[in-house]
Amino acid sequence: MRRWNGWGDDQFNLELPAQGQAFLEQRVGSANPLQDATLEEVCLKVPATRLPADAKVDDLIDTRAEVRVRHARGQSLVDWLALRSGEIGIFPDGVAFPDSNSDVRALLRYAKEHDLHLIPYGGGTSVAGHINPIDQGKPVLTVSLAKMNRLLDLDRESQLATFGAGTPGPLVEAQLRAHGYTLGHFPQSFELSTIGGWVASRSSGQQSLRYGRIEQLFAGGRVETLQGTLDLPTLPASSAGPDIREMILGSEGRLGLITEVKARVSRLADQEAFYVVFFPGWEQAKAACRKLVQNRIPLSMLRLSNAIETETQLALAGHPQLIGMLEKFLSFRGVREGKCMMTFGVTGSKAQCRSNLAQARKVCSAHGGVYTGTKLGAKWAEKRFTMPYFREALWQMGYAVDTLETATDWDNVDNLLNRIESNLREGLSKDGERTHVFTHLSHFYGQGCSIYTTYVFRVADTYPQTVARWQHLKNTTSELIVRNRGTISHQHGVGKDHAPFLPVEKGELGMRAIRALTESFDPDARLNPQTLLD
Ligand SMILES: Cc1cc2nc3c(=O)[nH]c(=O)nc-3n(C[C@H](O)[C@H](O)[C@H](O)COP(=O)(O)OP(=O)(O)OC[C@H]3O[C@@H](n4cnc5c(N)ncnc54)[C@H](O)[C@@H]3O)c2cc1C
Repeated sequence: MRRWNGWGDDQFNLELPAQGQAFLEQRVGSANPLQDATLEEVCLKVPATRLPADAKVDDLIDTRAEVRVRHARGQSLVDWLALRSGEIGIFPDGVAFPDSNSDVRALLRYAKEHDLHLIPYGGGTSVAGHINPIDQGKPVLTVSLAKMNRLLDLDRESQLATFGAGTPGPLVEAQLRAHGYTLGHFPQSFELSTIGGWVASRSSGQQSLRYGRIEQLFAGGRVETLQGTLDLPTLPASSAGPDIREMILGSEGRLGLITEVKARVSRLADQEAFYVVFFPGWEQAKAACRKLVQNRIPLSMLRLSNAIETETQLALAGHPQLIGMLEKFLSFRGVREGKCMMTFGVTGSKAQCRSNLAQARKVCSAHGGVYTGTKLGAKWAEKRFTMPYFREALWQMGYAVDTLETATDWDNVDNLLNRIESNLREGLSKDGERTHVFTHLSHFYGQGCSIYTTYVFRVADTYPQTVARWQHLKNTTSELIVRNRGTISHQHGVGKDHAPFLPVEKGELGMRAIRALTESFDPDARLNPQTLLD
């Protein structure tokens, strides 16, 4: 069953290897875990529902305490702390589970007639406070699209697949693969996030280099709004004025409920493999990445860990003997302290893969990269969706972990990355605390790339003190990002947590235009208020 207060399946756990634990202790000190509230304790705090009875929708709505707890928070660190402490504060008054477009329309009518707030809910994997209810004195109905999880149509000729918007990653791929197709959208949250959520929050998958971000995959679909149904036709391209799809992408539940997503799919490739190359230092590694992308070498995935992330990953990998042998081999080839690990993927026909791999190896080798083959790449592929389970293991040991991400142009990557890391590293020093900080670049464009930073710190003696530590690190770094030519989010979206930082990026006129758009679909700010815009 899904964990109510953490990530993923409660039957699956990842152990932190002993040397990983020693590594963290050395970096931030040994820690004492905080005590978790139980589900029973939290359920007792859920107030009576304020939702009015209405025979037209009653069958769709579940008001039981446990269901409301399970839909009250997303997956950000501050959500995690709320769930673990049991101090959740606001709960939805009920959760609706529509099964059809007409159910969704009935729920929208219900919200309008009874003056409710309504929160569209996909997989609840938001890490920016998107789906958290707020208290504005009105009942809140969360609408989960979980039952709308089927492949509704597959047009093989145009390579377009229509899905119910609540279809989670594994069901998207399983239903397509049965016909020989793939969407190729693999965010790390793949296990739980949904195709509608990807569109609504402008998601980016690990293989965006081959398949594109969700913006490129979203061809059209259906959105139920308070003003009526919006049908987005599928067109290969169009110059017919502004694109309505672009308004829905990143709309974060403010304009309506996406009920159907028509997505551009690809035939399954004959071959796919992932490879790892180590570089002697950051400059060579970064230059190699830039060259690979700007020369349009057709890789399907590319990720570059900085020196601290490389060291951390090798320490957390377990298998000390194998890693020792690898270190010896690399040292012999002149790749020692300060080394950076690049992982890349090639996907396609046999001939394409052979040629793409050869081209990539040539670029890497010209920048001093030492190629290590597929072994570590296969390990990356095996763990690509299970890494979030480490959070649970770290939590049990008294460590909190969070991530921050942005994107910027190539000329600004080092400046921004260094500022982010220093701010996080020094952010808790006034409390005498250290933060372990490391970064990778993972989504690459000719113009620039994303920067994805992970930070680990010890929990404080109490929950409120731990929240204060997080708040300080999050707010100061978010401010620094937008003041230094970074976007407030490359892939996690805005939600409520990033909303205060959006105006710097969009400007006053831009914000006014976004507000006017939300008001034209939802003049009473009924849908997911304070998400995207506060
Ligand atoms: C461990 C972890 C790893 C992650 N890795 C990635 C990653 O690699 N790439 C990435 O892009 N993101 C990642 N995320 C963030 C998150 O998974 C994405 O933002 C994802 O797109 C959210 O999808 P969801 O279905 O869970 O949406 P939810 O969290 O349920 O909702 C997100 C927003 O979309 C709206 N929404 C959801 N469904 C609909 C709908 N049908 N109609 C209208 N509005 C809707 C909600 O109202 C909300 O505002 C990660 C999160 C976690 C916890």
